Amino acid sequence: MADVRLEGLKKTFGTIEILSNIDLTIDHGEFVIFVGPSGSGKSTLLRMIGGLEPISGGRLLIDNELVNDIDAADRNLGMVFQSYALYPHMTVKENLAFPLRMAKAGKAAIAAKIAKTASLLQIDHLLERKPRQLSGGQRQRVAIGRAIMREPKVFLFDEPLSNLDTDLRVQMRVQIAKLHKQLGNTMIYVTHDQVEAMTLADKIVVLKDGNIEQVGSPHDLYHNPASRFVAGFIGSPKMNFLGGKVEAAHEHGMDVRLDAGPTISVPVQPDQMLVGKPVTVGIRPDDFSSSMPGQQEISIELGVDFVEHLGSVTYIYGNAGNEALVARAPQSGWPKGASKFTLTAAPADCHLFMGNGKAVWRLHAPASWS
Ligand SMILES: Nc1ncnc2c1ncn2[C@@H]1O[C@H](COP(=O)(O)OP(=O)(O)OP(=O)(O)O)[C@@H](O)[C@H]1O
Repeated sequence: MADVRLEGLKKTFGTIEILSNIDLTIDHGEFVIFVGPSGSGKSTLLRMIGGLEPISGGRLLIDNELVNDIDAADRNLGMVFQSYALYPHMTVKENLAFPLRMAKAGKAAIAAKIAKTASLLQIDHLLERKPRQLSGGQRQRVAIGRAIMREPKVFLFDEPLSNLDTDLRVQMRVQIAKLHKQLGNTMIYVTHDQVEAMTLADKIVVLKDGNIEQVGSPHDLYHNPASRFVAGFIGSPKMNFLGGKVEAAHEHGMDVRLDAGPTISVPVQPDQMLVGKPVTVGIRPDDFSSSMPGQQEISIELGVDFVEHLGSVTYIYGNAGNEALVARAPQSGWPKGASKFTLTAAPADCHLFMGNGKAVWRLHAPASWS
């Protein structure tokens, strides 16, 4: 196991800065996931840690050792990529043995390790097959097995599941979670898939335009996004954003007049400087409820456009004033086929974002806090 420290890490390609001043500490045994839009620099950052991409500035430390100029092969990392990169002419067994044969390990030691790894990944029955005789999920398990064989300090995964179909992704996700639990290694993982990020990560790093936008647990990012960008990026369907203007700031929060209608009192850190300023109120689709409007609730009139049934949950899409909105339908008590519907939400579940997109800190744990 190892900790990994990034201090002011920088990457430039020619004159273009792709990553600027990345500071991040990854603790022993932590499962850290990089997410962000396409081009935000996730893979480049992972490749810099892996030694596949030169570092343009700053320091990279693994176990307190400066490794900026250490070769990839000498960093003791196990890497797994989207493409499995198995040797096609070798059997699974030979593929697994390869890194240890290169390291001149003894035959008995290699055989013992293959047996252990194959059983861990449930590929014992595939050892004599060639990669072309395996399914995508099986190939990816072999690729992970090959990384495990070297007993690396840190595992690096670059979108390892993105070539798999949905069922296999789910299976492999569970398998990777189990693997992390069993091995306890530090793991750094890049993905586009926020379900993977939310379910696997101890810590998620959200990247935007080569900068870290926020670092936190999945729970933190979901309930306390630091910016409108993070709020919109984490959670599906996306958080709703409603325009408004601050009317007053008082000890319990700030009163915001929504463009879509009501004035609501949002329990956030009051800031007199924001009075009169345009802001955005964020409400997650899942935070709308069916209960009758009461003193502690806000209500918004929704013109229903269409309804999406997903089996266990139904979402209603529509408009409030000029703004598009999506809400989770209550289990019961909503008139199916209605063209209008009153949505209610608890003020404590509302988020507030300033004009520059930064969140105004919330005063209390939200009602949905678990
Ligand atoms: N070798 C290169 N030369 C020049 N620019 C590059 C090079 N490699 C990557 N980039 C640029 O660096 C930026 C970050 O790329 P990177 O692949 O790290 O993003 P990403 O977040 O992993 O994207 P994706 O999710 O699409 O894989 C992009 O703008 C990309 O065009």
